[in-house]
Amino acid sequence: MSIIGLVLQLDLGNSRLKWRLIDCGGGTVLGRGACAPLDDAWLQQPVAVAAVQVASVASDATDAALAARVRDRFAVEPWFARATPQCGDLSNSYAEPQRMGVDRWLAMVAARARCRERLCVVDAGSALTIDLVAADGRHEGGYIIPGSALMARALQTATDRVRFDDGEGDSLAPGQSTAACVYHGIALAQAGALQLALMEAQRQGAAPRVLLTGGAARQLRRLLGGLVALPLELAEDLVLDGLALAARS
Ligand SMILES: Nc1ncnc2c1ncn2[C@@H]1O[C@H](COP(=O)(O)OP(=O)(O)O)[C@@H](O)[C@H]1O
Ligand SMILES: CC(C)(COP(=O)(O)O)[C@@H](O)C(=O)NCCC(=O)O
Ligand SMILES: [K+]
Repeated sequence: MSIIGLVLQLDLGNSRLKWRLIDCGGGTVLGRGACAPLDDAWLQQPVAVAAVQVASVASDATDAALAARVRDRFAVEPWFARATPQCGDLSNSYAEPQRMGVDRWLAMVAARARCRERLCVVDAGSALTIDLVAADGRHEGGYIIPGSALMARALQTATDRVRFDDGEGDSLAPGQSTAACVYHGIALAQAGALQLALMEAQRQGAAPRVLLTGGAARQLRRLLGGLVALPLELAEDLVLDGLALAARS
């Protein structure tokens, strides 16, 4: 017997597609997974899906292909969330709000729903994004920084002699080999960027509550352990939580 009324949520980033199956109320998570952006794993749902909600930062062509697969498999029209000028009392600072990555916007929507203090929303994925939301819901602004894998790729492709195998970037100590110099340097850049963003935020106003999401969130939190006075809270489902909220509003 198939269960009716389930919602399949997709978060299509530049590195991975994360999916989650929830009930219509949004309170219960019935399944989840992650795969490469163009993989089909998310299509193999053992139950009937009544609606598909998508947060995608991919190209229009990729979105169109994904929509076609949704129609084929589930016989429903997917709903693509977009960054908007306003969601509840959260207001977008962009002159052209639709240009903001919807993942950033939805993470802020979910963070705002959790807490009404000043917020710093960090998404450590392909890119490291850092966004500040004032206590009144105004997006103060943000930062887009290449993530660890992108930084490593930039060094590989733009230099002749910085050559290294895949390595761990879990240390801020100075490196003593090319690989260690690169990975520790990247760790320093990622952790340092967040640390400085938090210092700048505190120069401008009250200490924000910091929420971390994205595939590299745990690693970033570990790197910064003890180096920032503010608690760094993991909030792994922020984008998908925001997607459910935006779909309802
Ligand atoms: N176990 C892990 N430890 C550290 N970093 C990870 C881990 N798994 C994934 N990542 C990092 O997270 C990134 C993917 O995170 P994700 O939030 O899915 O990105 P995107 O939304 O851009 O697709 C990868 O590029 C990698 O840098
Ligand atoms: C900054 C991003 C690439 C982050 O994407 P991700 O790391 O989640 O794959 C994405 O939010 C995006 O494509 N933004 C559009 C530009 C903007 O937000 O202003
Ligand atoms: K990101």
